[in-house]
This record gives sequence, structure tokens and C-alpha cells, in this order.
Amino acid sequence: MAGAGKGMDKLIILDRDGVINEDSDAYVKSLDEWIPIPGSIEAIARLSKAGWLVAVATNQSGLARGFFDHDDLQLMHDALQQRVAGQGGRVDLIRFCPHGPDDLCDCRKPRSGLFRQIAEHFCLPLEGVPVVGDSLRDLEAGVAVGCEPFLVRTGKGSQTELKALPDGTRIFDNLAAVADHLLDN
Ligand SMILES: O=P(O)(O)OC[C@@H](O)[C@H]1O[C@@H](OP(=O)(O)O)[C@@H](O)[C@@H](O)[C@@H]1O
Ligand SMILES: [Mg+2]
Ligand SMILES: [Zn+2]
Repeated sequence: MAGAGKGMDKLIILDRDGVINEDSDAYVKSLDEWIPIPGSIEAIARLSKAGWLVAVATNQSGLARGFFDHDDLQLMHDALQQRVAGQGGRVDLIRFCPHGPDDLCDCRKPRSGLFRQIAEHFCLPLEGVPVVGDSLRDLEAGVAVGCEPFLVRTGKGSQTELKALPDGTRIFDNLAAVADHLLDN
């Protein structure tokens, strides 16, 4: 599992809303609305301290929709970094799609552009890299480029679980349980 990089052990790619922080059907529009899911910050830190490269691939169509701006988004990502650093870990890369559904970009999940950006950044293959998401599109985007799909029941995950999932999708209650699984193997 997980392509070995140059001296690095493993890469994991996380969805943001509904995996790291609580999601909202009204979008997560500000730092005040950015609320970490219990155990997720610690899970990221545990993976990071165990040598995993942690990347985030997130759709942020709220930018295109005018619900928030890049400064708002950066405040949320700075908060994520600070909280993970406070647990001794780090988020190595955050890549987001700022576009709306009608922009027909190649980076909005389920398209795989964000994953290719992450692979190019680290010069790492994606074959076998865990992708952790709460939406089907998260898993589809990763599976299309060789990732191993992990669904969490947080965010929209309990609804997603009822859908037809990619072959081999592993289902966990939350990111902390995914980290437990990956760190125990
Ligand atoms: O789960 P990630 O990819 O980190 O982020 C998802 C968010 O960008 C938002 O994506 C929207 O989907 P549309 O972009 O409107 O289709 C809705 O699902 C919102 O509830 C959600 O907060
Ligand atoms: Mg999500
Ligand atoms: Zn895009």
C-alpha cells in the first residue's frame, strides 16, 4: 500500500469538509464555521509523526459562488496547520478547486486534477495511496488515479455509504479510525 517516495514512507490524501472538519450544506464559509471533527486533528498528527506525507484535496466551490474569498479560506487552512502543529504534526500540502460546477475544470472532484497536482508536487506515484473522503466524488477522483478508497461516516459519509461504492472501499466511522487502521499495519 502507498507508494514509497524518496526516503518518505507513505502519502495519504484527505478530503477536508466532512473528514477533517464538520461539513455544512450551507458551506463552511469562515473560520468561525470551521470546526474540527473530534479526533481528526490528532489523527493527522499521528500519521504525520509516523512519517506519512499528509495532503488535502478539497472542492471549494464556495469561492466561485461568492460565499467566501481566498483570505477566508486561508484563515481556515492556517488554523488547520496550527492545530496539527500543536499536536506535533503537519499537513504537508493543501490543494483546492476554487471552481464551480459549470466551470468544467479538471480539478473539481470527481475529476482527478487535484490528485495529479499532489503527485507532481511530491514526485510520488498515486498507486495504492489511501484517499479518505465522505463523498462518493472524493473516492472516485482518487480511484481514477490508482488510490485506495476509504470512506468515513462523518460529514456526508453515512449517506454516501448507501450508494454504490468503488470496489474495495473500506468504511470507517471517522478519520481517527482510519489512522488507527493504517498505523496498526
Ligand atoms: O468535501 P470537500 O471537497 O472538502 O468540500 C465540500 C465543500 O466545498 C462543499 O461542497 C458543496 O458541493 P458543491 O461544490 O456545491 O457541489 C456542498 O457539498 C457543501 O455542503 C460542501 O460544504
Ligand atoms: Mg467532503
Ligand atoms: Zn477546479
